[in-house]
Amino acid sequence: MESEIAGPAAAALASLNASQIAFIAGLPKAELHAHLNGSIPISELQKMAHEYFRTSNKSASDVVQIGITKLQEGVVLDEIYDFFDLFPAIYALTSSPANLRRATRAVLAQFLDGPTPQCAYLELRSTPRETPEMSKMEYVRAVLDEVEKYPQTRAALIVSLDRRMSAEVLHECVEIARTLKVKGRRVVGVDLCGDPQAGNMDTFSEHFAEAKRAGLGITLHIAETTSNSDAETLQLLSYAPDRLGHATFLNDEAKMIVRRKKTCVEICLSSNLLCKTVAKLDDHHIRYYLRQDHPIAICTDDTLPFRTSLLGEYALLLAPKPLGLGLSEGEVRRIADMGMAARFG
Ligand SMILES: CNc1ncnc2c1ncn2[C@@H]1O[C@H](COP(=O)(O)O)[C@@H](O)[C@H]1O
Repeated sequence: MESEIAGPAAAALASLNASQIAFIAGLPKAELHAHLNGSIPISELQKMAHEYFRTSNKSASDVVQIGITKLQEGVVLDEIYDFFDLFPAIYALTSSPANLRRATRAVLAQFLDGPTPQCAYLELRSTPRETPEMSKMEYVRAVLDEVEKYPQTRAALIVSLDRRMSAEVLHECVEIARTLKVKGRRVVGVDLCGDPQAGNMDTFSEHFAEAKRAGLGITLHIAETTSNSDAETLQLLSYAPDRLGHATFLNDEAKMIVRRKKTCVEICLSSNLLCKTVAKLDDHHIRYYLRQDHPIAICTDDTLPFRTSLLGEYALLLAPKPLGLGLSEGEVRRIADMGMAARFG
């Protein structure tokens, strides 16, 4: 998998010696923030695309072809909002139960298989999606069937809620997560994700309260861009999340709340650099949390467009500046331990 990584993570990894690479590879690591449809290996997507072209009309095939070519060549984003345009092509390929399962298997294998797996434990997340071939419940069941082929100590699922969802759909998705959990299926939490500019967060409170009552962990993408207002950030914090995604632009009041509650922050270094919400590693908010000895978890976000791996993200911690943060092996080990401690499962 390492051969497929590129950009900042690949440069950091290339700067490490064999013993440093063996050190990060051997650390027990948890991947807690990985979006299923953003983490499909490109080779798997290409195979699915070939089959898709045989059975689809020209205009549908064109959308997929353009998307796959962009992903193959390496996505260059002017700003984070361009990122969400990548998904229609991927979604066209993972809209059948068979392909969704196949994609899920490939993502799980990417993180968990092989002699030195990327991580000891994976909390994969995905948004229930209704397609002509499956309901949202069937979608989540299909993903869970694959997740549950791994031991409980290795893999679990977080159900993502998209900021664009209506109250009705939010209710439906939380209900799916709740009922499956009650039946003993391995759903451990809910997430809030999607285009950071979309949606009105006023309507979300009752759905997260419901998820909390069901014993599900709550993780929220929060303050991912400068256009997320302070009022919205404080509102999301009032839902008492257990973890936060990105938390790039927290004001002082929000930072105090997060520190007081010791809420773990899921840090996605390559994602923030490539989406240009952080200009360079040296400016990254991880530095603030490290100074405060605040719980963080190092995560990949979307390995496919960001062409990274968990090993690559850890290389960004250990590599000397400016390629990495220049942390010591002791500091990196402590960060890996914090990630493992923040698991929902
Ligand atoms: C760059 N950071 C990000 N910020 C916000 N949402 C993101 C994201 N990266 C991915 N997603 C969300 O995850 C979906 C794809 O996986 P699933 O279909 O759920 O498996 C995207 O459509 C988007 O809603």
